[in-house]
Amino acid sequence: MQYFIDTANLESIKKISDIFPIAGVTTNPTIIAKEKRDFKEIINDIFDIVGRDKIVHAQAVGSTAEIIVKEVQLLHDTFGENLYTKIPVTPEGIKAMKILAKDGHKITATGILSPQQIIIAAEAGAEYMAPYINRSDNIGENGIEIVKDAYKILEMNKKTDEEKLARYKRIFEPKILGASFKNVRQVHETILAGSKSVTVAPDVFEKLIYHPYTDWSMDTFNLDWEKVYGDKTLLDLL
Ligand SMILES: O=C(CO)[C@@H](O)[C@H](O)[C@H](O)[C@H](O)COP(=O)(O)O
Repeated sequence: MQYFIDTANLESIKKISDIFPIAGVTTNPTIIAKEKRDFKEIINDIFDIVGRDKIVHAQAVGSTAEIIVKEVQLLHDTFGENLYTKIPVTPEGIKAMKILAKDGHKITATGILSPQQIIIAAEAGAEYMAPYINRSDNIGENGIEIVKDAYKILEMNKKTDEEKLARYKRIFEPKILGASFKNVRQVHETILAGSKSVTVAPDVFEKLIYHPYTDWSMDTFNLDWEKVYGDKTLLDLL
């Protein structure tokens, strides 16, 4: 399972990555713009915090395939192998994905709100496809159903390693990266539907392990222990 942090805020990234086992960080133009700092510095700072072995996602902002392709090449040259470029599932975006996948670039398809967008992006060579679960739920659709339907189709169309190498110049499994969550239930159901990767904003991230009875249990253990052993820890007793 891969958990990404959906923010470019360095304090939040430090806090979450210090506690949780994370696979990396995802950003989008809105998330980056919130920081009001130099783009290159933001991405480098994020890598410095999480480590260059983790994955960082940054989104292409060009509106034509030609510009997107150049942006991706520059991002790759500037930040290296573990920078995945997010490309929207617009006609120009899909066109760019096809060109880039042939050169082995690492792509995450974004702006996804339907199963067909996932399938088309996977065929075009994206490794991760990021459906927006809460944005879908918000307009009365069903984000989880997008994930379920897409996985069914991806499963039926699995490619052999030879086919992948011929088409994308690299071997990878297409992965659904659940995104846009507003609560733990949405994250959990997305994972149950088959997603092996999710990206979660810091406020929801902290709630993934929160339970009032866990806190109550720890308080009770501590009180009972203190009555007999005071503030001693096992370091004092062993
Ligand atoms: O798509 C990715 C990661 O690939 C995310 O960064 C994605 O853009 C964000 O989760 C969403 O845009 C955030 O959505 P929302 O919380 O504003 O509804």
